[in-house]
Amino acid sequence: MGKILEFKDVSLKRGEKVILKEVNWTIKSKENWAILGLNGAGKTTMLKMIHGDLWPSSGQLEVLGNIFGKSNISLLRRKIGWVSSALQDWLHPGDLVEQIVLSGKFASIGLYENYTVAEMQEAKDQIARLGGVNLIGKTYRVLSQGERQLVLIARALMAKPELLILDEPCNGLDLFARERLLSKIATLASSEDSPALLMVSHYTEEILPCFSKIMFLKKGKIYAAGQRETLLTTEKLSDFYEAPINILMNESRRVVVYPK
Ligand SMILES: Nc1ncnc2c1ncn2[C@@H]1O[C@H](COP(=O)(O)OP(=O)(O)OP(=O)(O)O)[C@@H](O)[C@H]1O
Repeated sequence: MGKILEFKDVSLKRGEKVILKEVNWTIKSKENWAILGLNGAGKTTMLKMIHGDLWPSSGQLEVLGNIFGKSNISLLRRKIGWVSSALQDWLHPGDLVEQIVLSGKFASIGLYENYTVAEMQEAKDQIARLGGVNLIGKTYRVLSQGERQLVLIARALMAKPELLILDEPCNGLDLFARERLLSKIATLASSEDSPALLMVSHYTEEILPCFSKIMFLKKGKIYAAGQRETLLTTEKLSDFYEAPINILMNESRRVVVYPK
């Protein structure tokens, strides 16, 4: 089985501060991972490294066959989709949904490239495939937070990425919008041509079974990494958080109760 990325003894320092410490981690093809970690654990730093925005101070990082320092980072970035609410600040709120989705094909903000009728149709098909056909023709400005996240996912998929990073995709969503978005993510994950998914979340209930692998990141170090079923337990999470939590579970979901 091929691999999507591999961290080998990767550390990142800023002055005296060690932000990531000797990280060893591999994502294999067809694996979907979720990362859990408290504020300041180093999650965003890891994502930025994967995207080539930050380089290791030591160790080696390979992403989609590219070893950092030895390959063209801008070509690599085109193979990585990135969905985060921070991206929303960069978009032009007056653009139409389909224009924003299409801009993902050109890795641009705003639609300045010449495009064909077929490419515009592809953008509309992409948002429709995610269940957002009703959004076509609307301006981004009027969309709800959940609809915006869906548009960002469709935009990222236009570049046919091999890896899709979902950075706290459910931020700011109400209960039902969150469920709708999660079910779209699960449908994407089950499709044949899905990219590998890497999601950061603060809430275990958002880690659906399609995220069969989980990493716990704590103070810049990997505390545990492995199967979802093994790690999302009361015992493992109490150790990780150093707090008396309890996990409620049904067939597919795990919810933390604190204090228990
Ligand atoms: N350029 C920098 N210089 C010094 N410290 C930094 C720098 N960038 C990040 N840090 C520190 O590294 C730690 C990890 O930050 P990071 O943003 O990766 O955490 P996070 O897990 O994404 O947190 P959150 O859940 O709050 O988004 C934090 O303590 C942060 O203050």
